[in-house]
Formats: sequence, structure tokens, C-alpha cells
Amino acid sequence: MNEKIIEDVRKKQPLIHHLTNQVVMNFTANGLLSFGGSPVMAKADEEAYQMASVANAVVINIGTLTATDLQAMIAAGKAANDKGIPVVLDPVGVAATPFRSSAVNQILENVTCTVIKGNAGELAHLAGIYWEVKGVDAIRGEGNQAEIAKKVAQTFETATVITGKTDYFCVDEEIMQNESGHPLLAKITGSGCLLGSIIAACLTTPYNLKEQLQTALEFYGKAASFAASHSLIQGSGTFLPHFIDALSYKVSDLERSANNEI
Ligand SMILES: Nc1ncnc2c1ncn2[C@@H]1O[C@H](COP(=O)(O)OP(=O)(O)O)[C@@H](O)[C@H]1O
Ligand SMILES: Cc1ncsc1CCOP(=O)(O)O
Repeated sequence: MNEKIIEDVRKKQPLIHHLTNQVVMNFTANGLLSFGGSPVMAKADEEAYQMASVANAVVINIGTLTATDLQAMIAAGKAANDKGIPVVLDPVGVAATPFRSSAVNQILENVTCTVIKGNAGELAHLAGIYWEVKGVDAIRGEGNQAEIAKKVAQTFETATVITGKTDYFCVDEEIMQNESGHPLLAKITGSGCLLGSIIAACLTTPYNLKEQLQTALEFYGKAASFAASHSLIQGSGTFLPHFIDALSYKVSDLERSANNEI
């Protein structure tokens, strides 16, 4: 992990334009604010291009996609490409319905994405590999996740991240893993979506993509472990606000989770 990436985010507070789903908007905004970024959620077709043009990165998340949202997502992605800022695509639930699958194809045909991030079911679908899914959740599959990450990266000429107990990420044909995290992350809705925003914030810093992804993933997982170790945690409900708090901490503070005192 390169702590300078996190320091750079906190110093510059990059504006991250989100075209994201209705379930996670508030959680995502609060999580990104805590981490040090500056969120804006704007998905009207009338303003998507302009908003992306003044942002430092764009997150496209299809979690509660409608046909009009899709046009705005493509417009914002094109603005980001025109401006040369990063785009993170989260193809939430892409394997669940043909509508989502077709929408993601249209986004990928029109927008150059810096990173495609999703769970194993989502990335397996983009790789053309069967994975059992349940709505927006990945259930189980036989595919090798490292190979899936690589195949999606090659097909769409992007970096990729597959989240789960172990995260796999692929940059320039190289596959890497992250083991930090906590099972309670899988018990709060939007933990994958917020990670997309944290990744986008890290992508605005002047470091290489491999370091940016590794830092975002490791920090996020460490913040979760730290939060989960708090003596007041009784389940996912009490974990959530402690996790938001932990996203604002320094790496050295998160690594003192044994006694969980700041
Ligand atoms: N069993 C687990 N143990 C530790 N971390 C996990 C576990 N499951 C998911 N995570 C973490 O939770 C975050 C969201 O991942 P995931 O649940 O796969 O995404 P999504 O919400 O998009 O399905 C990631 O940071 C991932 O590393
Ligand atoms: C439950 C749900 N339904 C549509 S979007 C969404 C949120 C998914 O968030 P995440 O995949 O990050 O848990």
C-alpha cells in the first residue's frame, strides 16, 4: 500500500461524479467524504456531460439502471474520455437480466473504462463464463477468478477488479490479490459500490494504476477489519457507522486495531 495515494486524495479532495444506484447513493457519498473525496451524484441526461467535465473521475454503476440513465451514463463516460479523466464501471447485477447485459455492452462500446470492478458473478458474465448469481450477488462458480479478471481485462482493454473474500485485480496482464477485508462487508449493501468510489478517488492521484488499485483495496479491507474489531460492534448495523469512521483514518491508526484506540 502506498499511503501517499491516500494523502494525495485527502489533500486534493477530488470531485467524483457518480451515476450510481438509488440503493447506495447516500452511503456512497458519506463513505467517500469520510475517505477524503468529494462526491456528486448527477444522472440527468441534461447535465451528465457537463458534470463529468468538471469532475476528476467518473463512476458508472448500473445497480438500478433505467433506459434514460443509460444515455446519461454514456454521455458522462464520453465527457470523461474527452477530458482524459478515469472512469470506473461497476456492472452491478449484469448477469441477472438481458437489459443489464445489453446496457453494459452499450457502455463498453461507447466509453473507454479505466477499471471494471465487480463481484465474481458480474465479471464472469463479462468473460462469458457461467457463475450462479442471485440478483446483484455472486453465489458460486467453478471459474478461476484470476483467469476471469485477465480475460475481461484483455477483452475490454481495461484494468479489472473482482471483489470477494479474496480480491483479484489485473493491470497490464499482471494478476494480483488482496486479502484484507472482513465478512461483515458482505452483510451491508453497497460495500462493493462504495469501493468503486474509493478506487475512483485513488485513480485521480499521480501514481501508477497498479499501486492505486492495490492501495484502494488494501486500505478498504483494513478499514473494515478495524471497524469490526470495535468493542461496540454487535452486527452489520453497528459495523456500518464504524466503517464510515474508519475510512477517514490514517493507515498507521488502522494497523493498531488490536486495541482499537485512536
Ligand atoms: N467474505 C469476505 N471476507 C472479507 N471481505 C469480503 C468478503 N466478502 C466481500 N468482502 C469485501 O467486501 C467488499 C465488497 O465485495 P463484494 O461483496 O464482493 O461486492 P458486491 O457488494 O459488489 O457484491 C470488497 O472490499 C471485498 O473485499
Ligand atoms: C441491493 C441492490 N439492488 C440494486 S443495486 C443494489 C446495491 C448493490 O450494492 P453492492 O453490490 O455494492 O452490495
